Amino acid sequence: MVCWLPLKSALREVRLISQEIWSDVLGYVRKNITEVEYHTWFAPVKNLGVQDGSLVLGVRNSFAQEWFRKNYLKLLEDALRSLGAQNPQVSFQVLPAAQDALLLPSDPPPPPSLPAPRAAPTFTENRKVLNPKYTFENFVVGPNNNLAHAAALAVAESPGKAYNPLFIYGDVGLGKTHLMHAVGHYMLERFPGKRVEYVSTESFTNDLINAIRDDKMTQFRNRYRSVDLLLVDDIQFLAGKERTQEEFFHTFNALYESHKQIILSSDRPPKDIQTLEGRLRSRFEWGLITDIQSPEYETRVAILKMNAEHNRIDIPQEVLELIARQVTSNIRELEGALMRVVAFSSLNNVPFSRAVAAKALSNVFAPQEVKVEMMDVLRQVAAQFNMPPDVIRGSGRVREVVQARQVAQYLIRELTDHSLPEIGQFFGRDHSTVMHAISKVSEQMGKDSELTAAVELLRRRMKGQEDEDSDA
Ligand SMILES: Nc1ncnc2c1ncn2[C@@H]1O[C@H](COP(=O)(O)OP(=O)(O)OP(=O)(O)O)[C@@H](O)[C@H]1O
Repeated sequence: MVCWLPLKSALREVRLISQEIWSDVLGYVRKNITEVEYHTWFAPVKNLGVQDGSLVLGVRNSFAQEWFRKNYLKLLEDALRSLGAQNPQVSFQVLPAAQDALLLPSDPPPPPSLPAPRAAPTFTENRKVLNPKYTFENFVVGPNNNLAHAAALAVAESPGKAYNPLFIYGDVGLGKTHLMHAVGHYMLERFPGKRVEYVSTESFTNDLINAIRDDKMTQFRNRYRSVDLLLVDDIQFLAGKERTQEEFFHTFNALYESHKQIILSSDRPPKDIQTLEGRLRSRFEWGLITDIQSPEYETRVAILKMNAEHNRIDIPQEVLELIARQVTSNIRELEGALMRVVAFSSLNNVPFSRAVAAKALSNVFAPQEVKVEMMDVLRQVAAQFNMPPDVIRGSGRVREVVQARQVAQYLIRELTDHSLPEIGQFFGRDHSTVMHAISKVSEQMGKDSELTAAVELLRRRMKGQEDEDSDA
């Protein structure tokens, strides 16, 4: 049994004990949900420790945060109660992208409000701070980001020579960090001995404050000035921090003069960063300034497709297209929307369809009118009758197959605007066969209770109303 009360005391204790609690919590959770749910939702969660008596869990984005609050809060509280907590509290924090990268699952979480200990950078450590997912291979190039991508690739191929510094700016969640890490991976793959340092401006500032406080400025300077590639995220946060700007100026000069590559990211171009010293601004403009815009529809679909493939999720193209139409500006949210649809369909045990996706996203985005397509109906019928779509469309004469085919034709006629000849063509048959199928199913409805229930369930599903009987 894990003791809950002393958790609020010594921070180091908190860190160790809360890891133990977290393993027990996970064990409890795992017994109470399906494996798919567990892997979809709990595997990526980071235990951030205990703060003010509350277990703080880091989740990847606001979708996950909302999902946990709505669906798993009670389960988590029960888990803590089963471990002896009298008044269990759980809160969820969205991890910043960088922290997501830094806190790999095997890392113990840093205690709250204490800086994470840092050793001198080594090759393995370099690898650790770069998110393994953020590579060039995993970056979908589109008109919105092709210049930034080409510049990053050029820099990766000729560090310190092509463009120095490379300054990438753009709105949140559009791939700036991804591109920076990709350059780091590329360099380490080709030259494993090189030193790559990725840091957010906030961490740089904190390191500086700590170095000043602990009288360790020499170590601080050695650390930042001895790297081959310095990646600094969110450089706009230098604004108004004079001492940090001063130190960064000297770091920049030292690296630049020794032809070491610097890549900076920001939410705006250097000229729009207020209270940035002129000498820094002009340095930021020495190399290449490139932006990333919001992805257009085709790029969004391609990103979703790649994501689904990586996660081995077999999801129809039309569902990806629906998601890409809903989420238009932020790729992190686009990925979150996909996760949400996957979770929704697995939790409710329904196959992917546009209606299911629209339903899953309707709490977050304005509901969309979903036009049912023939393929949607075929897939749903196939799942319901437990046979592949191709078999239904094929020439088989087995009774079950014929019945599934007739139901599919009946529902397509009812739920879409397609004409009888169009439906016939879809099934490789003529319109009189479709007419026959429709009258056959109509005749059986009400008489054959199993068939009636199946058709009604399918009809509700296609209209995105499956929660009415499954409490989605
Ligand atoms: N072109 C792309 N291809 C594939 N994935 C992408 C692409 N652009 C962004 N992503 C993904 O979107 C998510 C957000 O990207 P990233 O963290 O790099 O954004 P950012 O611009 O640095 O955001 P912030 O300003 O919030 O730090 C990541 O999971 C990243 O892998």
